[in-house]
Amino acid sequence: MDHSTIHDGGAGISSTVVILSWTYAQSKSVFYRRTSWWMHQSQLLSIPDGPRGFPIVGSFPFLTRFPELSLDRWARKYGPLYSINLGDQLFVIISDPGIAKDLMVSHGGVFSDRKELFMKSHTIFKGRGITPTPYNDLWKKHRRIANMWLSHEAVDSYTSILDYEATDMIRALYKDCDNGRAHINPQTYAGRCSLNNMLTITFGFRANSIRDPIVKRSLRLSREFMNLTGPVSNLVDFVPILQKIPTWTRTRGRKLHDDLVETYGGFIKEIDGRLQRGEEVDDCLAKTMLKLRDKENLDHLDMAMLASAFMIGGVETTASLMQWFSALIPAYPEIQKRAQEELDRVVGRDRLPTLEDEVNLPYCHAITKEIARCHNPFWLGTPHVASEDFVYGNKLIPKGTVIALNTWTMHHNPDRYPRPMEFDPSHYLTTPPISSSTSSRLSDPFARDHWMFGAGRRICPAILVAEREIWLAVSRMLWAFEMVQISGKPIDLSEYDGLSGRSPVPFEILLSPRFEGVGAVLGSA
Ligand code: HEM
Repeated sequence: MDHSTIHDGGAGISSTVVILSWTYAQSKSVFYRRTSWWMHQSQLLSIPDGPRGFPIVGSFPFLTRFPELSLDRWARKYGPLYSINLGDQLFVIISDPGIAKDLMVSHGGVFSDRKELFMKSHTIFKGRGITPTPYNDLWKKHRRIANMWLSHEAVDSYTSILDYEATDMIRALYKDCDNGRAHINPQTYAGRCSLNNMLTITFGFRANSIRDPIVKRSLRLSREFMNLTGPVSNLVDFVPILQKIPTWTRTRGRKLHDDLVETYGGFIKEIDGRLQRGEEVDDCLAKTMLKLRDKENLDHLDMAMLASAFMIGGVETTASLMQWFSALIPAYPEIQKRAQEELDRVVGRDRLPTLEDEVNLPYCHAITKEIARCHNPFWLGTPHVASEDFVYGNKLIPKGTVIALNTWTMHHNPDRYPRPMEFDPSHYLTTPPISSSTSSRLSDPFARDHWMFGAGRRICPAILVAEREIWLAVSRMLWAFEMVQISGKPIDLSEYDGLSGRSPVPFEILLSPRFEGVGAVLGSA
């Protein structure tokens, strides 16, 4: 037994833990490697459960700011497959692509369930919304319906929307940048771009300006979700007594559920009304669900939560990567220069880069992959659960075990990425440009681009739309602007804003059009 004090990575918070290795699983007569964390109940209950301003609300104290660094440290010490007890919940942590494939892909029938967490599943999504739904017929039905809007064919049918929103973002930046004089915070622009994509796909309308009240409201709902659900889960998920008493966290979770139903369920009701009055309604997820309502036995809550899953899963995520891009590129002028030389050579200056250009722009493509490697918004993914006992090698993974991908360690493996701690797009120049969904199906898991979208049967169903959004935004920003840091206003590349769904803390940069013709091309695009 090894008693040690583990410091939370960089947050200055420490928790005493007891580490047990190779505990004997008596009932099953097999050994499995096990690391237990013991928290004194008094320590757990002393966590402030108050309104905004308490940064640790929403997660365990030792899993606060940088839990991925703790998991990485333990992976180095205990190997690529170890386990942790949080309260009485066993977590198995996977830090190796081969094991991830063996368990989550090859044995997807066993490792595709979800834990029904009090906050995410019961309180906010009420068991619907795909992401928190257990691996059952309801999940299959909802995922099938979501796929009608996320399949390759579906995404092809609305790629013109993604194209339009990316150009619109560049136009807005061009107008506001004052030729390199205005201090620009790219976050609102990226947020509106991602939001408009999801609003159009889900409800068939968009926000014309960042001042439209829906922008503020939707971004607030997404952020509240991220903060309430934390990097893995919420304190209230593991301390049952907190589920019974009216804590501030529980109240916030219930309010968020009501707000989601009111906002996104409200849009569905409006669309329903228009359809019933025989009005023209643009194709969108809401319309599809309303048309299938009777056949698929969908109630209002099903539809409201499915729409919420798109709005929550699809806005902060892509926006966060666009923000990291805008924060990183000014800090790496040589990377910017190389990408712009490639754009000038392949695309020229008379038109914007398109989706079709991606395959001919390996360096720009590599930038998008490297951002995902270095700034995965969810380092711990969305954990899966074992739906039955499973023996892997000589280790037992009991039914009900939560399986988490330690993507930080996988994304920083020096054998796969020779300069793991550097932002270096060359990590992706050894192979031709390849999409993440194709990459996730490669037979060699060590060749996979990254693990940002998860793995197995629950892998993000929106990879295609997310990658297209990011590509269009990133390639067009690089094409249009010289992006530079503001002297005296350094960009913080190590801190995060929010508790999960990692995005950079607010920052400002200068944007200057790269050449005279930028405005004319944007005007005619
Ligand atoms: C960069 C952008 C995105 C990232 C990093 C991301 C990441 C993830 C991850 C890690 C999962 C869990 C996978 C697993 O369990 O193994 C997931 C699931 C999911 N994502 Fe995404 N996602 C992104 C964009 C989107 C978008 C744009 C949408 C909506 C259109 C979306 C909708 C969903 C849904 C509905 C699930 C639940 C799948 C299930 O449980 O079966 N995501 N995503």
